[in-house]
Amino acid sequence: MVKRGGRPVLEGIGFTLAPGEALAVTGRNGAGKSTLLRAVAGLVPREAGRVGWTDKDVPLVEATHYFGHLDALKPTLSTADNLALWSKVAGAPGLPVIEALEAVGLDHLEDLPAAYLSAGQRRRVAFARLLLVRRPLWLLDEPTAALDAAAEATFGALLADHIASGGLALVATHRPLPVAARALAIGAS
Ligand SMILES: Nc1ncnc2c1ncn2[C@@H]1O[C@H](COP(=O)(O)OP(=O)(O)OP(=O)(O)O)[C@@H](O)[C@H]1O
Repeated sequence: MVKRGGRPVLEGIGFTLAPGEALAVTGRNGAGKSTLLRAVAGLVPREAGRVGWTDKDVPLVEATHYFGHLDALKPTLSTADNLALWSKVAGAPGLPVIEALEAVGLDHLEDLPAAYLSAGQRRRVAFARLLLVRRPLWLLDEPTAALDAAAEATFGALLADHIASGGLALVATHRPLPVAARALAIGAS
């Protein structure tokens, strides 16, 4: 059980997620989708219940990549420098910065200060982060918000690759996912 502002938001929710699986978390505005992802990530405390993680080699916190609503970009740093900084802080090497930018179609903007990126471009940078730092469990909160059709297709390809390589994804979304996924509906409709 998880409370927000002293009020119970999540109660009686249970699910499992296996390697190579995606789970779409659906529900009305305010149902608690973001709260669920944040609770799994350890960003909000649980009053009761548990999050199990069976990989003995890598603890859950190090296995998790949380993709939230905020893009966490330093406005005066270039797109590439933002990613380089983040890569250094987060560890777990994945693709080099320029390759991650290429994968999301932003390599032509590597020198642009992040302050000038559009909303959709900022989301694409957030996708690039998923590739810079390889982690098996993706917690994605409304990943397709502000995306055009091309970016949505790029996201679909990234998610499909992640799942195909044994990754796991828990995705809060109001839209159908671009990969085969089980659904977890939360909150009263
Ligand atoms: N810090 C907070 N303090 C008090 N209430 C909060 C806080 N954060 C979230 N809530 C409340 O918790 C409930 C669940 O919010 P949450 O953001 O998890 O919903 P959601 O399903 O992701 O919604 P949406 O589809 O609108 O993004 C909402 O009623 C929200 O107002």
